Amino acid sequence: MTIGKIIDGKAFAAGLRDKVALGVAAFAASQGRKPGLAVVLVGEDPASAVYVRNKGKMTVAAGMESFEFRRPAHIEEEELLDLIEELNADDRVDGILVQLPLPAHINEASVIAAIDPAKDVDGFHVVNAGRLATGQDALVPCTPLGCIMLLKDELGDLSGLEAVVVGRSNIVGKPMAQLLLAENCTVTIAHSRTRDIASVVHRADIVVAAVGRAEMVKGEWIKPGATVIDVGINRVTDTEDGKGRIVGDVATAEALAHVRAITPVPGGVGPMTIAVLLRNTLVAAHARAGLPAPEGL
Ligand SMILES: NC(=O)C1=CN([C@@H]2O[C@H](COP(=O)(O)OP(=O)(O)OC[C@H]3O[C@@H](n4cnc5c(N)ncnc54)[C@H](OP(=O)(O)O)[C@@H]3O)[C@@H](O)[C@H]2O)C=CC1
Ligand SMILES: Nc1nc(=O)c2c([nH]1)NC[C@@H]1CN(c3ccc(C(=O)N[C@@H](CCC(=O)O)C(=O)O)cc3)C=[N+]21
Repeated sequence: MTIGKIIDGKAFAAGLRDKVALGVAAFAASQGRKPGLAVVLVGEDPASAVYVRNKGKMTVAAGMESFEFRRPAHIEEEELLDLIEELNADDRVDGILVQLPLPAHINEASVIAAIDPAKDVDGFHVVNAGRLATGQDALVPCTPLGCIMLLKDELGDLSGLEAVVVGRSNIVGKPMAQLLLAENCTVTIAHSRTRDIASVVHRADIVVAAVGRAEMVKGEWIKPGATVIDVGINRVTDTEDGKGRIVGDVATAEALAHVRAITPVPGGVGPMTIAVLLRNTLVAAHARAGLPAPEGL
């Protein structure tokens, strides 16, 4: 029995961050200022706090300016919208990321709509979603773009391949499907109402799992030789030390006997998300400065 390849997202992300850092240095030399990324965190969710801290560290490591804004969970929507207005108007800020999810009393769609689309490095604004869907230049959501980079690195041209995306969220599943379509894949989106999901997944040359259910996609669902991208980040608490661990949406150990290649969790898509966030910030900085898009990113 052959065993599939484990795609090293962590290493790929480190290489991408190095390229971004070179672009950042060139931007700073020509513009006399560093690209800037503002991250807004509402509430005390410890997992989100860790992500925000990591993003800040990597932003600075890439040579960019990092601005962090922490606000209490009970902040009023108006106050959050005012902060975003300030960041929209601040010329040192090229990228704005509001960490999701937001507390229930705040309307996420209104908050995203308030971000200047030119600074929307998450690619969540309807203007960027619409541009992506219609084949125009857009800021593209970080996680899906990171997945495409890994797929093209592994498979080369994706034209004509059958792709199944499991999950249809606005932040992962839908933009993922748009990007695969733009790469000329034949795309199916599966979700919680999909009938016989195992056989739908079994058609795929490319499977992208973005569900949020630990190890839901089983090994036998995978067509022999398929490439599997596991976006899921699920905390499970089955370890003896009680600390728990993180698993993806795919039963990786089972799937390894079927796949050509698969991304691990952790060390797969997660690190790519942050590297692409830095890439998008550099891209946004170039566009705002009237410069052509940075090459090779
Ligand atoms: N690695 C990274 O950088 C990132 C990882 N993530 C992780 O990716 C996962 C997905 O995130 P996100 O898209 O935000 O999640 P959402 O909860 O917004 O969406 C989950 C999707 O999965 C579908 N779904 C739920 N249950 C099933 C099921 N039993 N069978 C088939 N489909 C199902 C839902 O379908 P329906 O629409 O019908 O309800 C929905 O479309 C999470 O684990 C999240 O933590 C997210 C962002 C970045
Ligand atoms: N506005 C917004 N944009 C986001 O992009 C966004 C968000 N909100 N809310 C939460 C999700 C989740 N997300 C991750 C980023 C990095 C890792 C990551 O670096 N993971 C590592 C480490 C995992 C660990 O050990 O915790 C890995 O998979 O190897 C994971 C998940 C971005 N998200």
